[in-house]
Amino acid sequence: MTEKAIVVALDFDNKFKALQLVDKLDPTLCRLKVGKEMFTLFGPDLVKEIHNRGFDLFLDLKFHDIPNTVAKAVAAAAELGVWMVNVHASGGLAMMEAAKKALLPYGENAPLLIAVTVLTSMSSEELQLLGINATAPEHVMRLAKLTHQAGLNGVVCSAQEATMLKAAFGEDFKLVTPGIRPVGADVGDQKRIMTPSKALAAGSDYLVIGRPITQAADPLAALEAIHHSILVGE
Ligand SMILES: O=C(O)c1cc(=O)[nH]c(=O)n1[C@@H]1O[C@H](COP(=O)(O)O)[C@@H](O)[C@H]1O
Repeated sequence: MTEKAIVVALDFDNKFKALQLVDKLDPTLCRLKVGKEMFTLFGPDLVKEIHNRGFDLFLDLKFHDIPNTVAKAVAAAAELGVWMVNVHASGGLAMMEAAKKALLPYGENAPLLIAVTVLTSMSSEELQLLGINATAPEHVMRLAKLTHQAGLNGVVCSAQEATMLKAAFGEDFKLVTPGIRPVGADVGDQKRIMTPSKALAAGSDYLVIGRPITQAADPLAALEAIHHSILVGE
């Protein structure tokens, strides 16, 4: 269902404002994401408050550490009952395998385990500055292969790489794509962007959308406008 493909990124420094927005949203029409800012400020209590309102939650803490530490962090996320959790694929194969193994005891209740490839705020030029002599799509492919090999559920990537990754890894390998910008929206710090409807057409499974909704004068109207843009294929 297209509506459930939208994951609203709750990047707020104010819990009251965040929950005010959440209370206007419908858990049958979108999912929510809590990231580093809100989790650092409000922790597992916020996760519980969102779960109590019936939403699936993506806990976006992008774990990147030694395998033992990441395995324990991922298990802690599973204890919170979140729908999705992520690690950085650049943490390596052993780290991702340890994370996957840590979720085995949770069986069907385990969160989806997703690896970030190349952040959507990074361009090929910035990769060069890190000493990575590959374009962003090439490096995304390299990290996605490693993620697939480790048996994770999918990757975070830009929608610009979605078609390539679906062709390589198949329908079941989930593609979570931030860097989504409706026509005319402020791009901000994102570099590898796409509109919501084009991202879905390219093969994205989940669209992570933050500021175009949360910073809008009327966030609910902004979300509805995005649903409409998807319906009309804008
Ligand atoms: O893992 C993520 O969610 C993520 C990965 C990535 O490559 N790029 C990216 O923007 N994100 C997150 O997706 C959200 C995008 O927010 P907006 O740029 O405001 O739409 C932010 O919460 C980011 O932390």
